[in-house]
Parts: sequence; structure tokens; C-alpha cells
Amino acid sequence: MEPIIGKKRAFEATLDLSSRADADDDNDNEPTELKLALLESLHPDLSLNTLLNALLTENGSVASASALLGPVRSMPREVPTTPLAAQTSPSKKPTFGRYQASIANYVGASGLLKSPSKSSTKKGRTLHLYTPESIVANTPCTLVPNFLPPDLADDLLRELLDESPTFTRDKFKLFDKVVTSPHTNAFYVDAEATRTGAYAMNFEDQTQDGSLGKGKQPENKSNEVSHSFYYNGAALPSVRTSTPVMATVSRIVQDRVNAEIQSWTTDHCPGGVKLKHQSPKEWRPNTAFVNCYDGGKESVGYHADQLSYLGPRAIIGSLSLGVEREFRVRRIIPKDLPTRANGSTEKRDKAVDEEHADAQGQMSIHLPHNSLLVMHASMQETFKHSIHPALTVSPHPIALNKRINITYRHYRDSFHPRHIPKCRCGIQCMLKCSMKGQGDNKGRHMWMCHTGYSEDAGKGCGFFEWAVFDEDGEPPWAAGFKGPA
Ligand SMILES: O=C(O)CCC(=O)C(=O)O
Ligand SMILES: [Fe+2]
Repeated sequence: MEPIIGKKRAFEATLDLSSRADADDDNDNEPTELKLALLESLHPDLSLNTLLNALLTENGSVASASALLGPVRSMPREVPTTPLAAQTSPSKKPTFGRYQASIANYVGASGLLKSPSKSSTKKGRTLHLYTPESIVANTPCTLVPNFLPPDLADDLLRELLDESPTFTRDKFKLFDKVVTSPHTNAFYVDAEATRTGAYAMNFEDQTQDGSLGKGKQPENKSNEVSHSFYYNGAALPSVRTSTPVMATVSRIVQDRVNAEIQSWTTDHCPGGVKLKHQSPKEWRPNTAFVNCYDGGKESVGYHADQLSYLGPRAIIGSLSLGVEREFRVRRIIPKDLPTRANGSTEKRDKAVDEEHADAQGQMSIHLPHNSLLVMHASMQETFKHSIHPALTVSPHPIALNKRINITYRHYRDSFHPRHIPKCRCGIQCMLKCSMKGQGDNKGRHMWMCHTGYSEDAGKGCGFFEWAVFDEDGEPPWAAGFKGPA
């Protein structure tokens, strides 16, 4: 059995680490904290998130936000002198028992907030989607609220909160600068997957019960790059075996995601048929990134997930626990720029991309505790996603200011590190979807060198080749490859 040895994860070079909050779009000069304080005094039983959302939806107008939120419950009381953001800072004792209002009370039949100007996204604007119906109608995602039995969700949350102090921050290169991700994470492989098959692990790294031990981060003992997971030019520094509750939940996620794939295909794919390059096989999660966001400032910028080990048309089951946060999505806008021979991108192009993307606006999905978001087969190729920084968070009784997110993933045997193409630097290529180029090349997948993204690497070798898949997304080296689609 060959070892899988972890390394470091990072994101694509399109990350936007800015913490620009939409509240900057306010149409007057009052600080947002003051407006929130006013709104809170008018609607004392609503959560800060609800108030903030209403304020953002109404472009910073307190009067319109208040009208949207419904009848005023009391006369305004004195505006607190402490900014509300500070009231939920980790140093302050959180107040529990605050009623978490459902914004669905304030939405129209479409699930969109009642506001005619919000029927579609606009430059710099955010369309808030508050119901599962509006989410699936506007994005390639399905939201399942109250997903797990409540005690199981709490057990999983407690288990991962215990692990979270050992999580690390990604470091990677962006526009020639080394950036650190504004949240922490760790990578897990299912114990079952580490015992057999393509993802079998080197048992030397494991303890007797088969786990790597809490927070244990073994050094990569092998330089055999073909057995490591590479993200943006560096191998992951550690691979952990999934915790017992993660594994139990993984099976529940598997069943639900497969059922959701079926309904989504029937309802949203032309002719009710799966997409070209989507795998027809059962989705079987065998790995997961677990993310931790400690307080509203922690976030992750816009990115599409790297496809190297997932293959094209990847599906991800993303479980949220603890503090509710905003998951923002925006469409990737293909542009008619000529593709460079080596598929490389430049700073100037990225800036143009960002400007172009911003012009389309974005959509916001609110992810409460114990909700499962299924990112369907067209998501990674057509949308970017992020966790937006929050001015305030409503503390969770177990997690306080933290949000834990588990992205369950199916790493496919035919995309195992030992199989995928290597570049001239000698490391595995990254699989990406091209959004540039002309005609048929737009939306094609490509294998490319990602050394240039690594914290300590040079420019990379510029290796690039178009990826070839059959109808089911299998590469030419896979058993049963049926020929180019
Ligand atoms: O925290 C989340 O919901 C998203 C995390 C994410 O995008 C990722 O792990 O790639
Ligand atoms: Fe992601």
C-alpha cells in the first residue's frame, strides 16, 4: 500500500482577501454600528444578523430597514455608546437566548426580500437568498436546513471545536506577495479510505487505533510527490484521519447528497440528464477540509475549489455548524480574451476579472447551524464562492463566536496524485477550468503548473495542457475510458 502524505492547502490565485463590507454602500455618513443600534432599539427581539441584513438590503437606510422588518416593538431607547460589534467580541460575555428570527417572515413568495430593485444582481450589490427555494432557483446549490438530529450536530461541533486550536492558516502567493488565509483549516481522510484502495495511507504515521492523534501533524516523511496532495504549489503539511463523529455524519451526508443530486439533475439539467463530464457514479465522500472561522473578521475570499483530485463537475457537501455566516457566490464571467499559449494569467487580467465580476454583483446564502449546502456539478466551473467577513456575529451557545464548516469531498480514484499529469517542475499539475479563450476553449479544463502560487516557489515552468475526459469525466488513464467527449 502506498502512502498518502499530506501537505499544504491554498486557494486559487483569484482570492479576494479584502474585507470590504457592503455597508460601505450606505447612502449617508452615519456609522453602521450606530444604525444597527437604532434598529436594535426599534426591534429588540431580532438578531443582529437579521438587522444587518435588512440594513444592507435597504442600502443603509434605517427607516426602510425598519419598515421591512415589520412593526416596531418598542419606543427607541437610548442608543448604546459601545459599538455593537464590540458587544459580540470574544472578550465580552455573549448573551444567549436572543430570539433568532427567521427572515423568511419578511420575504415574498419568491423567497427574495421584498424589494423590487433586488430582482437581479447589480454592480457591487448583494442579493440575499433566504429560502431553500430561492437558493436552488438562483444558484447551483441546494440548502438543507436542520440537517442532522440536533444532538448529533452538537456532538460533531464539540468534537471539531476541540480539534480547531490545532488547525493552521494557509500561506500562498498572490500577485507576488505571500498572503495568509484569514481563517484556519485542516484536511481529513476517512479511516476507511486510508485502509483500502487508492487512498490507502502509510500506517507508520498512524496510532494504534488508526487515527493520527489529536492535532498530530506528522512531517512528510517521503519526498515522493506522487503520493502527496498539492494545493497551489505545496503539498499539504498534514493529513488527519476523520474523527469518529465526522465518519458517522459522512454516511448521512452521502445519502442526502446523492438524493439531492438526483432531484437537481431532474429539475435543473436540460432533459433531466446529468451534465457532460459529470460522473454518473454514486458520490462517496472520502476526504474533508474542516474550516474554522473564529469571529466575524475571519473569512475566505472568492475562489473556486481546486479540481485536481475531484475531477471535473465536482460535487461538494458542505456542513455548517456554530455561528451563522454568509456564503457569497458570484458567477464567473467568461471573457473573450485570447488564451496565452501556456494558459498563464497576469496581474492585469486578474484586476480586469475582479472588476468584471463585481459588475455582476453577488448573491448571499445564509448558513445557519446544522445546515447542509450541496454545491452541485456546475458550481465550481460557473461560480466562485466565499465566506464574507461579518461586522457582527450572533454567538452560538456551544461555539460562541466560532463557525465550523466541513466540506465533504469525493476524491476520485482516477484522479489520485499518482495518476495525474506532472509538470516540468516534477510536481502534480493543478486541474482548472478555463474561463478565457475563444469559442470551444472557453469552459474547457486544463492541467497546469501551479508552482508559481507556492509561498516559496519561483515562477513555475508554465506547463499547460488541455485536459481530455470522456462523457463521464474519466481521464484517458482511467479503466473504462470511453474516448474524448
Ligand atoms: O466555509 C465554507 O462554507 C466554505 C469553505 C470553502 O469554500 C472551502 O473549504 O473550499
Ligand atoms: Fe471552497
